[in-house]
Amino acid sequence: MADKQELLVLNKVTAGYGEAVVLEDVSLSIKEGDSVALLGRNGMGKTTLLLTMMGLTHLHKGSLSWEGGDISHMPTYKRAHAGLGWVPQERHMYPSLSVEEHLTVVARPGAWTVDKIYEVFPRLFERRQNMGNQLSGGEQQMLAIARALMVNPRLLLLDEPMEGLAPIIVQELMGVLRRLIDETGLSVIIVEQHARMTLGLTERAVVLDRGRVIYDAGSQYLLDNDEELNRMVAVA
Ligand SMILES: Nc1ncnc2c1ncn2[C@@H]1O[C@H](COP(=O)(O)OP(=O)(O)OP(=O)(O)O)[C@@H](O)[C@H]1O
Repeated sequence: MADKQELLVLNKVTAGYGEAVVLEDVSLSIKEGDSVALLGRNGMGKTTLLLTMMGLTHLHKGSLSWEGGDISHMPTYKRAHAGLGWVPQERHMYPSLSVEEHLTVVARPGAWTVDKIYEVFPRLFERRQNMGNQLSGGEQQMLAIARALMVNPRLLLLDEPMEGLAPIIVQELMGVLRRLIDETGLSVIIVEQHARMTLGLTERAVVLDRGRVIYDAGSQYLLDNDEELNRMVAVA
């Protein structure tokens, strides 16, 4: 099999907010088809790392490249156009747009169409005429992910998609994420507090500790080594 194409590379990235440094010397390479759980205790820099990938922090040192081209100083909207999809923690739904309109206004050509979204997210099909403010938290989260997919990203960044959702909805969302990863081969980085669950979805895990990468290897190893996982992530 041909080598997978390198999508996003971070080379010795030090970044933060203004003068404050949060991430230190972070190097990472994400390839086509990679599924990555980005873990770490609270405040260790996971969200900051996603924001840095999107160009929303202050890059102090190091560089980022996308499909081989330097994007260190590329504005966020251009990164999005280039294929970086981002689903932030806040879901940002529009009360005056229906579910279907949320999907169609952002659509760009590619494999993801409204019909394909409805096939993967049957609940959104049922709710397609509902307005953005007439959705449960779980439905909003599904719509946030679906909307990001409609842009046809090459790499999707998800920031705590399960946060605040009821257990039964978490299960449903897990099923959707599993399909996206296993069946569509979507490249994805998932930040999550639910470490074990996320490790069960992904092939690879990256653990941050005080802004540095302390683990970058298989997810299964951490699932098999409880003590190590607890030490690094402090799983409740
Ligand atoms: N806008 C900001 N300005 C200054 N410091 C910030 C800002 N946002 C976050 N920080 C700091 O950066 C550090 C890392 O925060 P970040 O949100 O990236 O961590 P996290 O691992 O995603 O945590 P959590 O799991 O709690 O979301 C924290 O010390 C936080 O206080």
